[in-house]
Amino acid sequence: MPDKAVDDAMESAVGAHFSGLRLEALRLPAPSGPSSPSSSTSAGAAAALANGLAHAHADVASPSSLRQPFVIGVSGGTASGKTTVCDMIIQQLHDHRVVLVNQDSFYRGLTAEESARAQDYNFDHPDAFDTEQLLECMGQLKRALPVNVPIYDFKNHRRCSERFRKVNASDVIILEGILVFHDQRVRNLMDMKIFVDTDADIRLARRIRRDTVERGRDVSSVLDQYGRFVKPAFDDFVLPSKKYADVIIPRGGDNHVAIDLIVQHIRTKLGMHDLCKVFRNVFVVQSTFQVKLIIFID
Ligand SMILES: Nc1ncnc2c1ncn2[C@@H]1O[C@H](COP(=O)(O)OP(=O)(O)O)[C@@H](O)[C@H]1O
Ligand SMILES: Nc1ccn([C@@H]2O[C@H](COP(=O)(O)O)[C@@H](O)[C@H]2O)c(=O)n1
Repeated sequence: MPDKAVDDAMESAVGAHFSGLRLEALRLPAPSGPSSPSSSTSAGAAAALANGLAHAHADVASPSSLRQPFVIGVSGGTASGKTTVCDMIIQQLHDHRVVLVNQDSFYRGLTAEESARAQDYNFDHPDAFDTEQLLECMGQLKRALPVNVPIYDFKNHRRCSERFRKVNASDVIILEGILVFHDQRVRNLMDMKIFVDTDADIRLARRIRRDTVERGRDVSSVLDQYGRFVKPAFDDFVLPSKKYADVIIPRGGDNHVAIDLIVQHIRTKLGMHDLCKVFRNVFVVQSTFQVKLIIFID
C-alpha cells in the first residue's frame, strides 16, 4: 500500500519515535536510475524523502524554541511522592542529561523574629517562596547556562549561606514542588505538567515519619503544623492547581505504568528535538494526513 510505503520509509529514515515532518526549503533530490519510480507516486516520494534526509547537512538550523530544554513540572501535596517520581523518571532517562530543581530550594530565609516563632510561620503559602529568584534560575537554565541553586536547611528553616548546588544546562529540567503550578509565569516555562495524587492519610503518615526522622521535628509539632497550615494551604492552593496538570499520577511512585508512559513520551519529544539538531531546515510538527500530502507535492 502506498501509505504504508511512505510510513516505512519515514521510519527507516528518521527512527522509531518520529511522528511528523514539515519540510521547508529542503530540496529532495530527483530519483535517479532507470528503475526509479516517478516522484509523483507515494513510494517515489518516500524514497526521495529518505534519500533527502540522508543527504541533509548535519548542522543546526532549527528554530531556537526546539533547541531549548524540555521542562517538566511535578506538583502534588506534601509527601505525595513528588521527589520519588522525579527520581524514577531520571533513572529511566539514564541516556539523557536530566537535572532536578526543587522549589524548596527557593524558600525565603526567615527573619530573626520569624525564626523565633517558626511554629507560627506558614511554609505552605505561596509567599513563603522567592518565586522571582526561581524564575531567574529557570530562565538561565532554559538559556543553557549553569546556575547555583540555594541549599535549604529544613531543620533551621534557612538557606545555607555559603553553599550552593551547581546545576548544569541539560536536555531535560524537572521542577518539583508543592506550588510549582500556582504562578502562571512558572507554569508557562513547562512543556509538561505532572500532578502526583496520593491520599491525604498516606501523605500525613509519610510526613510524620519523614519530618521526625529527617527534618528534626516531633510528632506533636508535625500534627499541629499539618492542621494549622499544611492542610488548609493544600485545599486553597495545591488542589486548585491540579487542573493545570497534563498528567495525574495516582499512587505516585507505586504507579509504574504511569511513569513508564511518561518516560516514553519524554523520549519521543527528545527524539524530535535531536532530529532538529541534526537536519537543517527540518521542522517537526504534529503528524496529520495533511502533512503527508505536503511531502507528496513538494
Ligand atoms: N510509594 C511509596 N511507598 C512508600 N514510601 C514512599 C513512597 N513514595 C514516597 N515514600 C516516602 O514518603 C516520603 C515522602 O516522599 P517524597 O517522594 O519525598 O515526597 P514529596 O517529594 O512529595 O514530599 C519519603 O520518606 C519517601 O521515602
Ligand atoms: N522550614 C520549612 C520549610 C518547609 N516545610 C514544609 O515542607 C513542605 C514541602 O516539602 P515537601 O517535600 O513535603 O513537598 C511544606 O508542606 C512545608 O510545610 C517545613 O515544614 N519547614
